[in-house]
This record gives sequence, structure tokens and C-alpha cells, in this order.
Amino acid sequence: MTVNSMCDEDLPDHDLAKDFYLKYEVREVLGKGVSSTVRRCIEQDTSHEYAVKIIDLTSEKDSDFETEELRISTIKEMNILRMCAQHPNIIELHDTFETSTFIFLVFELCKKGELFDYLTEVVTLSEKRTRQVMRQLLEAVEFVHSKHIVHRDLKPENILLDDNFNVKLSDFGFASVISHEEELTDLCGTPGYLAPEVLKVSMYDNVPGYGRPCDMWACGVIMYTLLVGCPPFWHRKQMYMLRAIMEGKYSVSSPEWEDISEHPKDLISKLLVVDTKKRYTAEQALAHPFFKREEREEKPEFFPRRKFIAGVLVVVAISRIRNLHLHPPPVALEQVRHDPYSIKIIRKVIDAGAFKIYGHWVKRGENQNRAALFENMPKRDIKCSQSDEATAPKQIKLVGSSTTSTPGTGPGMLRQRSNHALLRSGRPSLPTVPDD
Ligand SMILES: Nc1ncnc2c1ncn2[C@@H]1O[C@H](COP(=O)(O)OP(=O)(O)OP(=O)(O)O)[C@@H](O)[C@H]1O
Repeated sequence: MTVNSMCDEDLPDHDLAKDFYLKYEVREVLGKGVSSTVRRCIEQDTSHEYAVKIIDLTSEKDSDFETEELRISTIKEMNILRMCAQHPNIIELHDTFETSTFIFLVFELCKKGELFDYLTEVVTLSEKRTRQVMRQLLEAVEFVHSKHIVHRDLKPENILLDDNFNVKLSDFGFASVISHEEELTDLCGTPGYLAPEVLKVSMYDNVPGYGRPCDMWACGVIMYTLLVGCPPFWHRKQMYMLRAIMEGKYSVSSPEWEDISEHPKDLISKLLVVDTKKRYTAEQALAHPFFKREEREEKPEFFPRRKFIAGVLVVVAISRIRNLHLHPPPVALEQVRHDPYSIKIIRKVIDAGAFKIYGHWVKRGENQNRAALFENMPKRDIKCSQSDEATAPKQIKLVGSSTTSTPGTGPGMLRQRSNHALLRSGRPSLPTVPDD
């Protein structure tokens, strides 16, 4: 039985959205946003599957002004999505419908969901897999930037995966079109992914605005997270985290990094650069040696002698690995007692075990708490409740995408995602990050 034939209170009225229902058959819910529900749907004429984002313009809106504001921002997002059409790694907006209270955005269907969920499942990605994901992400970002668009909210939650695990960049809700010289000055994005210049612009006078490089910083954060399963900047106290971001202070010294080669570390170090002029662009990042290996993998040439030697080496390696498996090298009991996490095989068991029990990471790394970072809480409006205020950094206000508004007081009563704080400057002076 389809949802069309069921009585589903969540769905917009049939008479109101006749045009949409004539063309599409609505199926199960895929996910929910603050003011929207995403459902699978089927185009009647072609039987093709899509994902329809049904935006309720009136849901939890206190005034016509807010409804209108949401309509305007959705139309802006639609226009930006149309500017980015035809790129294989950017979500395709297939169709749109509008009523007085709902907007329907019909997108290509990404059956594998968010990169975030995939990462939660696999904990970390191999270098090879990271290379594939980052190449596609950077190609999407390069394209977006070539259209003078800044995305401003790059993170694994906004990267969808299709049937073949290809990247589809989505959620252009904070994206902005900028002219050549123009700089942005409003503070929006997700705390752990915010670039230093985005933070600075809201904290100090006489600092320049920001532009495309802020997306490249976020790419660095994403790449780091994919490789080791925890973010480069995290601290229980958000102010410490913001300070670390401003100073570009991150570490690649935890045990996980020992398994990772130099190229990815080098590329991350070219992206997480505080000075925007020195930070890599998407084009420069794609030319980095980290991606050269993939090119070679894609077009293998045939060298019989090398192939033979490689074959022999593989046989030798396999027999060594087999030996190692049968007779593993001894591990000092002292080390197992005092620092079990430093032993790779035990580390994997700990991570996998913790993951099985808690459903997410619980490991505490250097100033990091995976559980807290990866809590993918249901999205909700912030009305700056008391508990929000208690947890928010003292000198930073949580506000909506309209920088002129105040939480809970009218037009600016806007949304906050799970870890998606929109920050507005109260000119905080940040404490120094402790070394522990
Ligand atoms: N094209 C798609 N294919 C498959 N699933 C999708 C697609 N688009 C969204 N989803 C799923 O629906 C969920 C909600 O999507 P939505 O875009 O409304 O979330 P959001 O962008 O986080 O919300 P908001 O825009 O209100 O902040 C996503 O988390 C994702 O899992």
C-alpha cells in the first residue's frame, strides 16, 4: 500500500498540492529536517525513484514574516541548486512545486544516505576510500566555487551517497553567491567545521570578511575526520575548541596517525591553514600528490617484468603475513596493562566493542570525545531554552541565519542542527587551549 492511499496526517493536503500528487506517488519517510520531511517518491510516468523534500512553510512559525522568510530562503536555495545543475557530484534538483504553505523539492535519490552515517558505521575510511570521497567532494567544491558560490556548511551530514557510493553534495541552505570582490560577514555554519576567518570576522573590528577559502578549511576537517574517525578540532568546552580553530592547532600524533602515510597528512596541512592566502584552493588540492596515486590506479599500464616481480613479492608477503598470523610477535604485558590502546589490534577491538555497545564512538582521544561530536541528535528549533543558554559559550549568542535577529524574539528564531550552532559575536576573548 502506498502512502498516497493511506491516511497520512503529515502529508500536505491532496487538493492543495494536486499538481505534485498527479505526478508523483509518495512513499516512506527517509529523514526529517527542521521544517521539512524527506520521503521517497516515484514519478508516475517514468517509474523513476526520487527523494522529495516537503517543506512546511508554516510549521512552528509564529508569524507570516517567518513563513515568508523561509519561502525566500528556500527559493534562494533552489536558484543556487539550479546554478549547480549537471555536476555529477552535486545533488540534482529534478522538479519543484509550490503551494501557499508547502514547497516540494524533488531530488535525485541517494539510497546510501549521508556520508556521516556511513562513517558512523565503518568508523574510519581507508586512504584509498578517502581519496575517492575527497576527490569527488573537491571536484564538487571546485565547480561550486567556479560559479561564485560559497557553500558554508560542508560536513559529512551534507554529503549524500548514491547507490555506487558516489558523493552528492547537498544542503545549500547557507550557500551564498558572491561577486568577485565581495566578502561575507555573517557567522553561520557548524562549530567544528568553522574556518578561523569566519570566527574572527564576528569577533574583531577591522578584519576582512571571508569567502571561498572557508569551504576549503571544512574540506580539511572532513578529510581528517574520514581518516581517523575523530575531528581535528574538538574540546568539551566550546570556547577552547574555537581557540584551537583560530590558532589552527590540531594534532596528527595520536596512534591512529601511525597507520597513515605522508601524502594525506600533507594535504590536510595545506587545507587547515589559518592564512587564507596560503590555504589550498580546490584546484590546488586536486593537484596534490595524494590524488596522483588514484590516477595511476585508474589507468594501469602493463609491464610484464614488473608484474612478475610484483607477483613474487605478493606471494612472499602473503606467506609472511600467514606466518605472522600463526606466530604473532610478542607484546609486552606491561604495554597491554598500561597502554592497550597503543596496540593496533587491541585498539581495533576496543573501538569496535565500544561502537557495538553504544552505537557510536566513545573513545576519548586528545581533547576529543567522539561520542559528543558524533551525537546526531534530531534536528530542532532553538528558541534559546534555558538549557541551551546554560551550555552555550557565555559570550557567544546562538542566533539564526538572519544576523539581525535575536534568539526567541521574532524573525530570528531560527534553527540549530544537532551540532549546528549559528554563532554571533559577543566579542569573546578566548582562553588558551590547555595542552592536555
Ligand atoms: N536526496 C536524498 N536522498 C536520500 N535521502 C535524503 C535525500 N535528501 C535528504 N535525505 C535524507 O533526509 C534527511 C533530512 O534531509 P533534510 O535536507 O531535510 O535535512 P537537513 O538539511 O539536515 O534539514 P534542514 O534543511 O531543515 O536543516 C537527511 O538527513 C537525509 O538522510
